Amino acid sequence: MTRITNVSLRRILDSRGNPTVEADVLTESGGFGRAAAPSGASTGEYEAIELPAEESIAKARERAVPRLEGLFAGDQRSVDAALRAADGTDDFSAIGANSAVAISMATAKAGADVLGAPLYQHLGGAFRGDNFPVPLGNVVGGGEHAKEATHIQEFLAAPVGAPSVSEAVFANAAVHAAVADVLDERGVPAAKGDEGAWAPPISDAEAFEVVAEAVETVEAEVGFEIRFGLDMAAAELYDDEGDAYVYGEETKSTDEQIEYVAGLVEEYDLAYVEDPLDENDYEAFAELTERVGDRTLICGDDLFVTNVDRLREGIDVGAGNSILIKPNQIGTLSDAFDAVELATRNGMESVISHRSGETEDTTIAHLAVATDAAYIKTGTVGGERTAKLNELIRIADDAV
Ligand SMILES: C=C(OP(=O)(O)O)C(=O)O
Ligand SMILES: [Mg+2]
Repeated sequence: MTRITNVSLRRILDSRGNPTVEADVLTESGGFGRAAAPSGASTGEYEAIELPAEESIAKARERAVPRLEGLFAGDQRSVDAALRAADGTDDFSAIGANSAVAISMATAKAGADVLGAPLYQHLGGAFRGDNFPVPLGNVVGGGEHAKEATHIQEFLAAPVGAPSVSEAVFANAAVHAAVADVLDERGVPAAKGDEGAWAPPISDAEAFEVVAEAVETVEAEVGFEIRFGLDMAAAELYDDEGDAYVYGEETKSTDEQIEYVAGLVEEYDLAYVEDPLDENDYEAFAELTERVGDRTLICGDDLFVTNVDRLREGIDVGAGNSILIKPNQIGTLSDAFDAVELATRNGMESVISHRSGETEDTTIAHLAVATDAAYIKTGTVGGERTAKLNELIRIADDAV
């Protein structure tokens, strides 16, 4: 039988050294799944609520666990519906989206284990596993992920011409190494930010030069096209009261921000721009999408927060042409799947994403393959990032 017999929750460390929630799900037939919640630093205003790990675990033990025992582990929708019912709020503020997502993902793994199938096949069906997402690799970063570094949160290598996912993953690692060389030549010291990207104390303008040079060098070495992209995390730059985007001493009005980003897309042939505008400004997103959406992806992260209602609003006005998918932003895998499906039906690309605080959990690698996502954003180096990248390589090699 595949019925859930036991759900246990514990506090473990995430990559920042903060406590997070890990869930184990056991079934009657011995099926087992384990998953852990990640955690954001540049979180969107409309995300599901993460509670302190201890509190989330206590509330979930009391309210959710008793409802889950006896459900079929393979029936993901029922389990996720039970989590929502146990919580009783729209944003998981009663049990915490951290416990909810850990249980949701652990259940999916237990369901796959019972079937004897890889997780991506349990989630996506028998015909998945041939297409792989392009990994977006964070190579230079700042913002909320590293103080005294760039204002733009992430500069992302995008090996769009890689013949295989393995070559793409190694290309991003090579760009990361090439960035270190370019910084070294310029005499710029650089520590690493939360996601393992270099966090140099340089201007955004210099970071563009550094990343462009590193990408060009690696492109010549590997012989396939590598472009790059950005996560501007502009909600973090936007000052509501001043109605302006703040870059240190400089500010930009919304019109100037649109002009600036459109110019960057043109100048650097950017493949991808995430959150170029504030999370409440659908209109500005729509204007930018209208201007450059035919040649780059304009992706909503804090704008959509993996939420179908917010995505629907965006679709109605033409805000963005892609969505970032972070299961913990919404709380369950079912909700994350619904967001991908709504995006796909409306001609938008999905980008499956890690958080800046991560664990060794590899669920998002399987989710990307299961949903046939165009891209995955999961860092470049560092154990909690390579866990996902190496899992993609294993999936491609039929070794999971
Ligand atoms: C991964 C990101 O950062 P965080 O997890 O801090 O929200 C992001 O903004 O896309
Ligand atoms: Mg983002």
